[in-house]
Amino acid sequence: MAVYKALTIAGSDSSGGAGIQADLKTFQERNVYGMTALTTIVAMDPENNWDHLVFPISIEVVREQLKTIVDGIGIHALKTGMLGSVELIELAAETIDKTGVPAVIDPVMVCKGTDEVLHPELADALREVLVPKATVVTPNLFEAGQLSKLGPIATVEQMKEAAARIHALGAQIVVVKGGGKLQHQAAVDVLYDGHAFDVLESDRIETTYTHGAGCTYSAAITAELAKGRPVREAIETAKDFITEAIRHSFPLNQYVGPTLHAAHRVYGASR
Ligand SMILES: Nc1ncnc2c1ncn2[C@@H]1O[C@H](COP(=O)(O)OP(=O)(O)O)[C@@H](O)[C@H]1O
Ligand SMILES: Cc1ncc(COP(=O)(O)O)c(C=O)c1O
Repeated sequence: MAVYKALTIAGSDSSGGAGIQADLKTFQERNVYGMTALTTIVAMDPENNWDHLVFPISIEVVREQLKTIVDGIGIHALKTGMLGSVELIELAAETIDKTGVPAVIDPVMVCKGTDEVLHPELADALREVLVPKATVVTPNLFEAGQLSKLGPIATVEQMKEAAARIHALGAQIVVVKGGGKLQHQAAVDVLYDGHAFDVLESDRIETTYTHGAGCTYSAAITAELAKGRPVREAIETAKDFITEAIRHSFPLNQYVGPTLHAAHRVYGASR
């Protein structure tokens, strides 16, 4: 049996629902062998309203992890999540050039439930250095507003405008995620490939338990690309996967509710 291998360059979410934990669980569910280059460790303070504490990992340590995986093993696709420094954004871009594999960029700028925005220079580096290398880039509404410099986005028309601007940066396919934030009866993502806009709709689930949804979605796209599936098919499969994962999401405690990565396997899925 062929073994398809995917790499995630991302942060650790100690609560297990987002970051590399979400990526690895998703790779496993999609039948892809997952490997990790850890960039940051995020802890949460239960005595202080689940405040996020972010501990960066030194660039040398990230370099060594990448050497192990890229030079020592080899990969079929990669994704990036929380990077946390301009140096790390540059290193991720170099890794895409070096490997030549399909790359999914999840331009993480905030954690859900916090207003912790990365420094402006990180948004600039994502826009100028990493997004141009993306096979697929998956900004949420906030990130799309930052990357496109459009500011706050509230309508499907604005999502399209942002997608076009982000495509012009060099990304092959842009998926702007409307998710739960867009005022709409469905969960809408706008896809743009430089030729036509596609509006991907799924059931909108009334829940606040969507921690890690973006990581899970981009990891599912990455897994399908690692198997050699066409990009559009990979995105459609991932959209079904995340919709089921959110349909069966659950609370871990009073602060956080992750998606259920196993949902499609346990409860059945359309693809
Ligand atoms: N309440 C919801 N119901 C159904 N789908 C959702 C919901 N919230 C988000 N999604 C979908 O989950 C995926 C991840 O989106 P989102 O949660 O906005 O990402 P992020 O975690 O980066 O903020 C997208 O396909 C989005 O449309
Ligand atoms: C390490 C890490 N990466 C990414 C995220 C973003 O998560 P989401 O997919 O909910 O946007 C978080 C949020 O807590 C995180 O801790």
